[in-house]
Amino acid sequence: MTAELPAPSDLPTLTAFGYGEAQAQALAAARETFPGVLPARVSRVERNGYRLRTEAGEQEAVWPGGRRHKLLDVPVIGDWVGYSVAESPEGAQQALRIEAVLARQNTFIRSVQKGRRTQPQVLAANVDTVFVMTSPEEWDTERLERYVQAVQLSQAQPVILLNKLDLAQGDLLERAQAAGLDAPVLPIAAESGQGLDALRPYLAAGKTVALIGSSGMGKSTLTNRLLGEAAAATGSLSDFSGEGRHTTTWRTLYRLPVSEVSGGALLIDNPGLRDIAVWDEEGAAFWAIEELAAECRFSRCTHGREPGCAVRAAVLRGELDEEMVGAYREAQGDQAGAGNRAERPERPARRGEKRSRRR
Ligand SMILES: Nc1nc2c(ncn2[C@@H]2O[C@H](COP(=O)(O)OP(=O)(O)OP(=O)(O)O)[C@@H](O)[C@H]2O)c(=O)[nH]1
Ligand SMILES: [Zn+2]
Repeated sequence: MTAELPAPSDLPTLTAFGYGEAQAQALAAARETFPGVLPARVSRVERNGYRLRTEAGEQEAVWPGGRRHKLLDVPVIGDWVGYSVAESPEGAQQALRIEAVLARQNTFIRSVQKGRRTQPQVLAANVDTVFVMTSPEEWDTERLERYVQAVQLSQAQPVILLNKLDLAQGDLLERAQAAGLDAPVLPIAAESGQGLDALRPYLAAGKTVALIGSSGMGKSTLTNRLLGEAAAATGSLSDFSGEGRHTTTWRTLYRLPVSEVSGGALLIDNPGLRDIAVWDEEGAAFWAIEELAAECRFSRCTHGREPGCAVRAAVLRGELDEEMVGAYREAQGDQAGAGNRAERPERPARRGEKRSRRR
């Protein structure tokens, strides 16, 4: 590959991982700051690094971070990034270096409690559909409503999978369909494979899905089935980002090879994403702030008293909650300085420090 801006049609591998016009545009924008960076998708997040799906295959990469000024632009699973190839100190080996996170289509953010403070943490990005898994024993309309709302807030499409169809009793299926949830309800049995055809529209080539739901709903069973069936159909496990069999250790983006059910979709597996209870308004507001921050006059705007601050302007227009901005600035101040990983040890709280707003 050259440093010319590649067209999606010249990137068949990446296209299979969801690369399209939007990503090409985002890459062009990133190149204004980081000339010549190449596109890749984060397919694995590990403790000390990343794996990227590049046009040339899966490769390890590092993210130097540090000069970042945005709170949420740590690369996460599902992200598209612009990378460069750097010589390692020994000169021989080449290491990929993530230079920029390309503009995201959407983001899943949760608030994490750090000591007495709340901080947003991005869990995944660029997810088209979120399958919310439940089962007959666990059916809870109100809870599912909250899930649906949270997924919609993150600008992905929610689809409810009513798993363990074989255990459904009485008129549960009818009641579930009639519950008035703002999402399709698909009855399936992950164990036997019954009903999985209905997943097909969401599992088209290049589409990204994520599975959430509380423990025991059958997320692993479904994941294994999608991976396993695909493996049986193609006779090959080589296309997986992982070891073939599904084990939840890292945040991983699997490519589901073509099967009866999947047209070659991408499946994000992230243990942290499974517990939806943590997504909230605050996360969404933080995201909105970062989007707006791109329009601030100064790239390192702290959204305090700087002239030309798009975030303050939005507050004045009544479009953003002032308290949210306060909480954001507080969290940002917290992360400024050295280091870049989420695992960074927490700085002890200063005396008189205000707590983040919590509902
Ligand atoms: N009867 C029935 N049981 C199922 C079905 N699918 C999964 N199970 C069972 O449900 C249990 C939980 O399934 P898992 O796939 O481990 O659930 P999970 O959502 O991944 O759970 P965590 O890993 O704890 O988050 C297992 O004993 C499965 O065998 C189904 O279609 N019917
Ligand atoms: Zn600003």
